[in-house]
Amino acid sequence: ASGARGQGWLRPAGHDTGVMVYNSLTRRKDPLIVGRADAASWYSCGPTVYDHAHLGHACSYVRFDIIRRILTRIFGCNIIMVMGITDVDDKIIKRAREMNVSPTSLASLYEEDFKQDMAALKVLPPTVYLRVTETIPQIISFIEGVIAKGHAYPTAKGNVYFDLRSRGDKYGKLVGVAPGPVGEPVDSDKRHASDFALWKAAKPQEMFWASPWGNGRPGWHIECSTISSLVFGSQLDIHSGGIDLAFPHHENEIAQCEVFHQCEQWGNYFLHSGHLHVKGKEEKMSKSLKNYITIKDFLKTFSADVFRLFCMRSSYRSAIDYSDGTMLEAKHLLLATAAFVEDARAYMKGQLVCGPVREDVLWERLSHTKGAVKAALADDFNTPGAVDAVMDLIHHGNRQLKAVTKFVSGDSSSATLHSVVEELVRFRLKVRQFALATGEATREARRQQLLERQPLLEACDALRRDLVAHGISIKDRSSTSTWELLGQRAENHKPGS
Ligand SMILES: Nc1ncnc2c1ncn2[C@@H]1O[C@H](COP(=O)(O)OP(=O)(O)OP(=O)(O)O)[C@@H](O)[C@H]1O
Ligand SMILES: [Zn+2]
Repeated sequence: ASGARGQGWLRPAGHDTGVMVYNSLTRRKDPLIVGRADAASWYSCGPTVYDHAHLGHACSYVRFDIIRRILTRIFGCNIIMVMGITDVDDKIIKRAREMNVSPTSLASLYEEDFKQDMAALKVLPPTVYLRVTETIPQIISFIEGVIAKGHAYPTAKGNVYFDLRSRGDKYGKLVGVAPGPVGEPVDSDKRHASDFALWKAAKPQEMFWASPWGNGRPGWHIECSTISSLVFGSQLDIHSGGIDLAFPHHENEIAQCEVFHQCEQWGNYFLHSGHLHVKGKEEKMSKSLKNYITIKDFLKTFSADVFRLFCMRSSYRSAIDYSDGTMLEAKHLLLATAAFVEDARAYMKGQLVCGPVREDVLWERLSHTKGAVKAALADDFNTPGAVDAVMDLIHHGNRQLKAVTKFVSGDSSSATLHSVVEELVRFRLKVRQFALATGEATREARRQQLLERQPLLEACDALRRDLVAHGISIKDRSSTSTWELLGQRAENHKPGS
């Protein structure tokens, strides 16, 4: 079949974000233009909640969370994100039966579980979550609309199907091919083998809702079309999901929405994330293949930040391999970044002794890095490019800071010594505050207390004097104490000396 892929994509009117984005509708990078910068619309297909989420799901949602944050923070685009939750579906019904619980309680259990996992991975929640079971009346009227426009038909058995042939060569915007017949049971009541269900008549013992076509439940694709249209109407800036959703799911969503809204182009940009594979395997990580690692198990060993950096080190579109090795690499990069930040802080506070620092060179590098990061991200959210630019900056920073990298006294590791001094100053502060506390009611009682605690104050002063000999200067301020290294300070802060 011919298909409509990439034909006549309509460049949207609105705000140009300055980002070039790979659009599955055109199979090329298009300028990302959203309806309005203060409320760009983004629909994300949510999970089918019948089991714990695994790292494959994590990968897709984290990558899109990173893109959402980039658009918001770097390109000043405020995003309204809607996510549909599939809480009624064959898999849910099957699993609920196996576990001998109601499909509703199973779904709400795993929905909560999904939300907790996302929070643990620092994925921002969508602006709006909508469950299929909360939108049944709207789904029914959406289906009525599609029937009224002549693109769907109810059957005697109480099913409703989308009439694919009525769409002609407009079907296939994403994949470019109209689907061949899929292995259908012989008793199918479809007119054409590739027609897909909008409404499924209830089977015995299944949950159902009353509808003009009898008792039943919605098909899968219609839920996303309805939920998106419910919030955003007939226009959508961005639609996202894993690459496995492009066909048939997104293709069918497009067909439904464009006939319902009678429009040429409902969604302007379709973004698809690549799959997470288990290293060396062809298949994606998947529940049905039982080759998955749950998010909870993963987080027992590694942090959310490690996973997020792991995700950033590849383009969101590419397939990635999971392995402990690649996770450890991400972990080490994260540690190297933290160590640099720590050293840079110590340097600024005058607690790090190093050779002369060419601050002018670092400023120059910093501004270069900012430009490089933004340019990389504007190119289809090239996060590995942005990470490289930042690591490059850190490399140069380290070369300067690590020149001597020693605290004034001794050979101990600078970080440890720094922490020890910090602890000591903190302890001294507590003692001093106790000595100076004036909780007593009468003047005389306060005087008496100060007198009793006088030796503690003297000990604090003695410690301060003694530490000067070790090159550490403590300053007592009204409610706190600070410290710095003597001698090296002036030299440290002299730029370019
Ligand atoms: N291995 C994977 N890598 C990347 N994304 C994935 C992976 N598995 C699922 N996804 C994505 O996660 C999102 C939620 O998918 P959904 O709840 O439909 O999972 P699923 O297809 O039932 O999972 P499974 O394949 O494990 O049964 C979708 O966008 C899907 O594309
Ligand atoms: Zn969807």
